[in-house]
Amino acid sequence: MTHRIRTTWHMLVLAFRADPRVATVATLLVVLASGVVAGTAVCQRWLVDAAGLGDVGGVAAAVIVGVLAYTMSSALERVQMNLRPYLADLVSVHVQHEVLRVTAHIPTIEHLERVEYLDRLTTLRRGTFSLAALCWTVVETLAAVVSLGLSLFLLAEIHPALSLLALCVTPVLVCNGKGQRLRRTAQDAVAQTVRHEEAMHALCLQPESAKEVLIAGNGPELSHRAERLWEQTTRQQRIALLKGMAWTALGWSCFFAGLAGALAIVAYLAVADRASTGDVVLVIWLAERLRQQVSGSVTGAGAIAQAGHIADHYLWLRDYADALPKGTTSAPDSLTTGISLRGVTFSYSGDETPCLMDIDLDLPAGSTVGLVGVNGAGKTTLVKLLTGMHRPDQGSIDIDGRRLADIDPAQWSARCAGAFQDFAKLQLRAREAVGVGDLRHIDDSDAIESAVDRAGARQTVMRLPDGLDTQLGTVFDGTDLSHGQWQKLALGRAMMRTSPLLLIFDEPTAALDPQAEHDLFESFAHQAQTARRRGAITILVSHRFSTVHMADVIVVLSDGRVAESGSHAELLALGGHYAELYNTQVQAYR
Ligand SMILES: Nc1ncnc2c1ncn2[C@@H]1O[C@H](COP(=O)(O)OP(=O)(O)OP(=O)(O)O)[C@@H](O)[C@H]1O
Repeated sequence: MTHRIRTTWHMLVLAFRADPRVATVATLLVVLASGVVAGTAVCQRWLVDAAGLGDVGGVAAAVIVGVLAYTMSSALERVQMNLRPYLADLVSVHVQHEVLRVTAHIPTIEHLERVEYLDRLTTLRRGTFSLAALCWTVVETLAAVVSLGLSLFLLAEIHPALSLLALCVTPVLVCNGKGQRLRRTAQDAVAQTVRHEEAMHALCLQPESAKEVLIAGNGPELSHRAERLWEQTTRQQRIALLKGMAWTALGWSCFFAGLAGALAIVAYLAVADRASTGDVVLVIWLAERLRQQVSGSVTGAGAIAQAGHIADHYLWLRDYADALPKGTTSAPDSLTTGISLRGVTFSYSGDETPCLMDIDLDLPAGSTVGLVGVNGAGKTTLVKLLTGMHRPDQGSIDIDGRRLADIDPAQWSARCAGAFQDFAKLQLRAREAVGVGDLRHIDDSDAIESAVDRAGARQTVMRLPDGLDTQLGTVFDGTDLSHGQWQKLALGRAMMRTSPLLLIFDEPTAALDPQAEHDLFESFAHQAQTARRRGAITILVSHRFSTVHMADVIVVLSDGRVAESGSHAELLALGGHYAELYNTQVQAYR
């Protein structure tokens, strides 16, 4: 409960931060509106009773005050209806920024590969608006409850038995709560199906996958599958909705029975001359208002519970980010001994078999390390562990004698740079697509130009209509590039950091032509020489032995274990796994 109060408070703070004036006005209006309903009801009784007594002054005063109260109530309702979505929109944008910021600051990527996290993120993304509206829902619900209390007080004044109507509100709340819970459970249950359905749609709509989809002619099948998933989602939600509606109807039936009883009581009192005509009018008018007030309170309570549910996911995300070890040791500025791994074992979440087992490795400072192995051997996973994106389940990784687990993750990732096989195609201006590799130098043209040169991307940039100022990608009406050209810019991004201690190239040349690959490796070799002085380690992951053979140390991974390691000559002489792979490739090129 306290965490929901914390979230409600946080949303209120966000609303006041987003637009303090409008937030203040909205709060005042809600408070005012809560008293206006009772005021209007009292005026009606006053009017009827004054008319009955022939009190002209009383009638005139009741009409004036009543009209004012009614006009005020309608006006407040209108203003609130406009202000609330406006504020909720503002807060919603703030919440989305927060979610992005928190997600972007998590230094590991484990959460992005976990179903539980992705499901929570889907539910959170779909429910941001109700979360943003939470504080107003709370304030308005409180106002509706106060208003309801005033109405019940007026009824009790006529006869104490009428206050029993308050009891009839309970079944509405209980049944509505039950209905809401059913809907929320269904919402969580479909989160994964929703993601699945979105992924199917994306396959048909995104240019990267559209080619394959088109040529295989599987678009209609994918769309059919997406439809089936959508039907599955809506069916589950529809069933929950219908069950929820049945519960709600049951609750309201109890309330209406109570309301009918109240009207019967006041009619009996009027006949027995124990209630005035004004009292009868007041009860009739309040009967309708009570329905609205109860409905307002119940809807509000439901919205609060719904937003509270979304808030649970939101707080989970924040707590998850906070709970990650921050690291108390600073990252070194240079390496003198290197990186060593001892007994490193790692499995992906949910996998029973470890993907890396008992890895003992020494990567000497200033060396170039080649990482080879068949598909699925664990090369990329090892890279993820070295860069701190994942943490080993067992064993340790030491960076120049400092435990990687103790090093501030942000500092270590600032000492790493890399280009990966699944590189991002950033549809920005070319200078930004390269410059974001080191945000400190994103406006530094010299740094960007130099990175472009070192990545062998000069020709690519020269062909762009506005050079580095060209907008890339078709999404924003820019220039599209070939896959290899995109990869060259991704390499440029990796080159933005000029003094990394760990430089990763995970199959960086897969999309490049032979000349580009040759030029690039000459450039890598030159940079590795320069980097050697500060002990930087360059890791080349590749299936092309023409690339790897120049590395100082070659590590061969097989089934998640280190099968062999040594120089090219040593491994060939060993006649083992590496020699076999190398000879097979050499023969294939003959
Ligand atoms: N995010 C993930 N979640 C679960 N399992 C994964 C994940 N990423 C990789 N794996 C599994 O871990 C094993 C090693 O994958 P990894 O990507 O490290 O291999 P690799 O040697 O880099 O392969 P390739 O040469 O094909 O790039 C594979 O069996 C793969 O299925």
